[in-house]
Amino acid sequence: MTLPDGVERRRFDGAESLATQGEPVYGESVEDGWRRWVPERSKLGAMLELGVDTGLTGGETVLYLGAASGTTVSHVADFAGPTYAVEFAARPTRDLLDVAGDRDRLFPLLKDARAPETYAHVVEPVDAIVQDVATRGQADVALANRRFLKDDGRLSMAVKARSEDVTRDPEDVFDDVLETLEAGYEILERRRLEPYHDDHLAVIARPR
Ligand SMILES: C[S@@+](CC[C@H](N)C(=O)[O-])C[C@H]1O[C@@H](n2cnc3c(N)ncnc32)[C@H](O)[C@@H]1O
Repeated sequence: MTLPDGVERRRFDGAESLATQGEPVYGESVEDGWRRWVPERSKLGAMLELGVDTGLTGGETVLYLGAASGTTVSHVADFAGPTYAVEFAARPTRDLLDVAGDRDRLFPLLKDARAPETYAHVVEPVDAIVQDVATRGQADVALANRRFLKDDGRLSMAVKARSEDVTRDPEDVFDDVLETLEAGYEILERRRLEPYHDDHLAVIARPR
């Protein structure tokens, strides 16, 4: 698996870590303009750290669903092209606006990812959807936003088992989420995100 252009392994305090070039956002270490991408703080960072083939190459157009205050999407906007960041909670979106102030390719959208028609007039066709919404109905969110993904595009999705059902075995939850997702996507890879994130599954898929 090759890392996207603009993502490198650098040394921070004697240890190697992924990094991107940009203004710091969440107190991460910075060396020579490179910001440490902390995998414990970012599901996409954990995917890249674990060698998951996200299909991200650098410079692509991205739709990011569940941006929160911008921890992960700030790294994405450091190496990608135009990056649309959807978040429906007002408080983290305020922080996200500050993050976007330092990044001219990052476009925050205070929108509900379950209602893509509310931002369809803004978002152009994208090469990649990155999703981390940690809410019930994670597969439905990915299906609703498939309309934005180019035919050869990729979905990189983090599924949080406890957001679907706290009582069930996470593996059973993941099987159900993938079965729902298959209505619109072909699954290319599934991978648990331990040790960085417990009971989370990385899913890489392409549109059918
Ligand atoms: C786990 S956090 C995201 C963390 C972020 N991806 C990161 O790594 O920096 C999940 C976020 O998804 C947002 N979210 C959940 N459901 C959503 C929806 N339907 N539309 C938009 N955002 C949503 C939550 O408000 C929360 O900020």
